Amino acid sequence: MRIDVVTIFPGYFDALELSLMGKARDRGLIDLRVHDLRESANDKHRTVDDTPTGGGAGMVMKPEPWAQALDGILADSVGAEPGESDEPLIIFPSPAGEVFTQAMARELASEAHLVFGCGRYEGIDQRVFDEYGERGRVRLVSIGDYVLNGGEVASIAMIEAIGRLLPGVVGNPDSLVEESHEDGLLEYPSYTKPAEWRGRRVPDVLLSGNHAAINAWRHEQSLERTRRVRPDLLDD
Ligand SMILES: N#Cc1c(-c2ccc3ccn(Cc4ccc(CN5CCOCC5)cc4)c3c2)n[nH]c1N
Repeated sequence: MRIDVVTIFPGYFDALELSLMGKARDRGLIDLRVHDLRESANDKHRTVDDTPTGGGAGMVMKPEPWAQALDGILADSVGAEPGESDEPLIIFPSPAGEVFTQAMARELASEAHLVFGCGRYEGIDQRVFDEYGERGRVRLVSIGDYVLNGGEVASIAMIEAIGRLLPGVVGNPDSLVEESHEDGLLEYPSYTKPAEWRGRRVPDVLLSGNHAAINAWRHEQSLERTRRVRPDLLDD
């Protein structure tokens, strides 16, 4: 999978050189390209923002630098014919976006090319979303009902959630199945050695070697934890 990121803070994405994401890049499973939006701003001061038309607090990101950056990426995308299924999907993190879920991560993991447009300030001029929404595929996505300062942290979260689902990225693909949200439930509690620690014993069933009983206990634990912490996940 090719992933392009456009941001005024490229340094945020150094985090994706670490751990599993870094190994996936080294092995060619993920081709991550980070673009500094300011390099697409042609004035002397590399201006990417301006005051909001109609008034209001803060600044809004200008459309021209975004168009130059996105046009460059789309032109460079293999087989990027507008509307074709392999045309890149452009994701703009946004407080006003559809909420990112594990189901969306699975859906996006099948894409050949994703582009993340990281806004800052009060956001990006609406005409960027309109322009690229008419020319191709655009989704505004939020990682949750809280306010961040920009799209970088959200993009890193989504890239990790999507990247770890790609074949070969996670060592044991079985571990992807028994995770929270993968089957609609929260994951069961996990234990390791020692069998007793500060007087706290691992549940006896986990030491029994009876795998049917262990699986049943784990499923019941998932249900109980989901009922207690996230009853909304059990709504039909
Ligand atoms: N994904 C995700 C996000 C983001 C996110 C994503 C992208 C950008 C780009 C700029 N920002 C800052 C910003 C914050 C708040 C607002 C709303 N305004 C409404 C009018 O009153 C002022 C405030 C706008 C822009 C971003 C935040 N926040 N939370 C998520 N889950």
